[in-house]
Amino acid sequence: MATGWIAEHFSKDLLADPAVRGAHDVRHEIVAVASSTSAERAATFIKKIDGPPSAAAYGSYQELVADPNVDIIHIGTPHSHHFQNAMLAIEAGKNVLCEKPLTVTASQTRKLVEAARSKGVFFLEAVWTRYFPISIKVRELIQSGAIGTPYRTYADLSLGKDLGNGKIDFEDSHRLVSLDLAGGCILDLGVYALTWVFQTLYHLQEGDKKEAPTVVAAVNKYHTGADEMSTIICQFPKHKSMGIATTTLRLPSDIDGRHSNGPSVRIQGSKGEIHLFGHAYAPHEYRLIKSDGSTERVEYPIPKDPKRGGWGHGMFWEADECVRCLRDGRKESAILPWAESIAIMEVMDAALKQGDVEYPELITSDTFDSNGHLNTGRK
Ligand SMILES: NC(=O)C1=CN([C@@H]2O[C@H](COP(=O)(O)OP(=O)(O)OC[C@H]3O[C@@H](n4cnc5c(N)ncnc54)[C@H](OP(=O)(O)O)[C@@H]3O)[C@@H](O)[C@H]2O)C=CC1
Ligand SMILES: O=C1OC[C@@H](O)[C@H](O)[C@H]1O
Repeated sequence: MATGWIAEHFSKDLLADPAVRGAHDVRHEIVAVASSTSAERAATFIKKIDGPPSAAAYGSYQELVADPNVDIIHIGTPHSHHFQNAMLAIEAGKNVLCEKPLTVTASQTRKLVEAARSKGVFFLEAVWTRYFPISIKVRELIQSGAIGTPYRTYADLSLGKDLGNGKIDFEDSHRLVSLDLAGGCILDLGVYALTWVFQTLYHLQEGDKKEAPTVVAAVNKYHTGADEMSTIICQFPKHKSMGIATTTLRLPSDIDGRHSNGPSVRIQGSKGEIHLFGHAYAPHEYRLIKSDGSTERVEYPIPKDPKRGGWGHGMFWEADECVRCLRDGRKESAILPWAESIAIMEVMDAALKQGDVEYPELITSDTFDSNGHLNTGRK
């Protein structure tokens, strides 16, 4: 669903040969593409990604959700649209992989989870980092006690440029800064920094009842009203731990474009630390530094498919997780359970509230409107 940047990158990953990444139990097929703009745009998209000519090209999201050949829908619209578009698909009985951030508000996420549960469909947030082999390895390292008890995680994801005149390098109408499209760094980028805080300090907590954090946030707003620089402290008092998630659209995480300035994620435990290098959304190397002085450095390049022009972006791992869940009849992924997506949205809700960021009612409403223009498009 949708034909923008993420739809293109995700779809090309779907078409990469799973064997190249050592996945021999999955197969992906693009059977339909929908554009809210026009069927021509969907058809052009299929050609652009070198997709199968047999794929249906729809000029509306409604046609896509009604297609009986479709098993699961990837939603690649702006965040402003996620709640309405995901509900459209779930109400039609479709399984859904929805781009990050799952919604604009926690209440919308809760509604989608309730709907997925009552319709008996699979539902997952496409925060691709979670499903990377390097993320799995880091979680395993922590679980195996490699750094002792994890007490503090710093994570940053920042992208952007200061233009020197008070402005940053995005047009005011760009989805990253437009309030109408749920712009701002917390929802778009902060979700990745929080992903690291959550997968290290929350996800691995023992027991079913996990301790949700209390939240203290500092937020600088851009002249559009969206947040341009935010720091979110997540406090887990029972676990004596804290996560510090930082994000901005005014500076990049890697000032020289090569991450020479250090790790984007630092996980500190009682017996060691893990540092991750590369953007927090797709780190490519970890370094394990133990209190006994030993160190380990491991690289995780993203596999590229030579038969698809050397393509490979790292989004195929989340797609593989979807297929395995569907095959095994699981409605939610153990890698990112519904309750955790809700807990992360609650942190972002709290931070946005503390920062006084207010989005329009149309995109914060948790009332489903199948005929509203978020579903019918901008023709
Ligand atoms: N996982 C990741 O790494 C990334 C995730 N994302 C997420 O994906 C989502 C989309 O981002 P991105 O692909 O960069 O955005 P784009 O603007 O490139 O694409 C969004 C698409 O959504 C559809 N759309 C429907 N209504 C609107 C509207 N009012 N304004 C703009 N587009 C509309 C359009 O497709 P059509 O006309 O065909 O319906 C459009 O091409 C965001 O939620 C973002 O957070 C983005 C980048 C990377
Ligand atoms: O998810 C994302 O990751 C990559 C960024 O370029 C993009 O803005 C963001 O949406």
